[in-house]
Amino acid sequence: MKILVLNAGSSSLKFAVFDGALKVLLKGQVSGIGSKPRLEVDGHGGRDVPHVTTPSEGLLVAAEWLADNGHEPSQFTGIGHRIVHGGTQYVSPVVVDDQVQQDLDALRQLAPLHLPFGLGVLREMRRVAPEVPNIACFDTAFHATQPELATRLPLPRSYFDKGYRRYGFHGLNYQHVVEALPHVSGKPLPRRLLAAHLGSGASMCAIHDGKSVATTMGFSTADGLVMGTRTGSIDPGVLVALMRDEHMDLEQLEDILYRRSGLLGLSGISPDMRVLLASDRTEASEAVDYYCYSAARHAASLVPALGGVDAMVFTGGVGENAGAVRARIMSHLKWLGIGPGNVYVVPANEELTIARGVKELV
Ligand SMILES: Nc1ncnc2c1ncn2[C@@H]1O[C@H](COP(=O)(O)OP(=O)(O)O)[C@@H](O)[C@H]1O
Ligand SMILES: CC(=O)OP(=O)(O)O
Ligand SMILES: [Mg+2]
Repeated sequence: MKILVLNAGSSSLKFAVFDGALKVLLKGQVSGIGSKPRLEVDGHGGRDVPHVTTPSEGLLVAAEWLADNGHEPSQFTGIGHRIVHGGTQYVSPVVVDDQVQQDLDALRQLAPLHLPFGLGVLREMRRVAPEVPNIACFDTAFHATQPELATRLPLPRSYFDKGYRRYGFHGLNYQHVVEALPHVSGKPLPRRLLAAHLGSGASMCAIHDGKSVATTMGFSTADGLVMGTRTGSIDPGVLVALMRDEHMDLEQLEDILYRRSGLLGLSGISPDMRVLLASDRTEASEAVDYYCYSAARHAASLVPALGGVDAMVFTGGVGENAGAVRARIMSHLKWLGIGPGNVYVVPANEELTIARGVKELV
């Protein structure tokens, strides 16, 4: 058995090959898409790929590398895909046929930075390897355990049935964190765990006995924490004012909320936490201050869902690598009384959760 996993993020296409025992045989990524695109494969170095401007183009580069290194698409037992949104219908991994692809295509607008690419990658792999099962694994699925109270939006009742509700994202990695943390800590999984996924996108999740009970991303991937280029939660009155007073149309609104705000907007310098931490400009440190302060406020918003917090775990590019950011967030949360021995780091690994989903279905 040989499984290919493709993870189309907002700024990267990550890929990995697993054997039947879920041992990783190779791992690589085309990252920095939109800024400085680079192909990197663990143990094989990297090279700039300046012509790549979308994750779909990243797939061509990745597929070429895989073919050159003896991994033709048709040889895989199954191909797993990260699909950010499964709507209300898809809450576990599914083998994709035309009907599934059509259902998922209808959700595109709910995750404009991700779904167009994730679904494009999926369609392309079904085209080049029609005989290989392609399996979609959903970021929303882990949050299907939330109590209904946590999924409501305070709109008129009829909107809930139309799908206007809180879903939650980054679930493929939260699932991995739940499985990996006991190995990292050497202790059983804490009953009341607050998990912070801080990457290009960012969210936090209240995890009770290994299950999601609340999370900061809701209906869309624009909710909750301040991110690289996304606002996170914002006063809805501001959106009304932007449309009325700044004459923004739908596209401009989507652009400012998803692509021009967050760390990039606050600093006017970069969405990349590495760049901001290394900069000596005031705008950079103000953006980092705001990021940490806002993350702590969102962490606190999840405490009622758990009735207290036993441990905290950080994951994602920022969460794993930026000790200064972790320390700043924790300093705003001292009053929670989480001892330093109960704050953990687990490297993100969406690919492993996806590979497990594929293995179960092929
Ligand atoms: N050493 C580091 N220090 C601070 N931030 C880092 C570091 N390494 C990566 N990052 C941040 O992680 C972000 C990417 O996170 P990642 O989880 O890989 O993103 P994605 O959501 O695309 O999967 C980058 O934008 C960068 O700001
Ligand atoms: C769901 C989401 O925001 O993903 P990412 O952090 O990869 O952009
Ligand atoms: Mg990610």
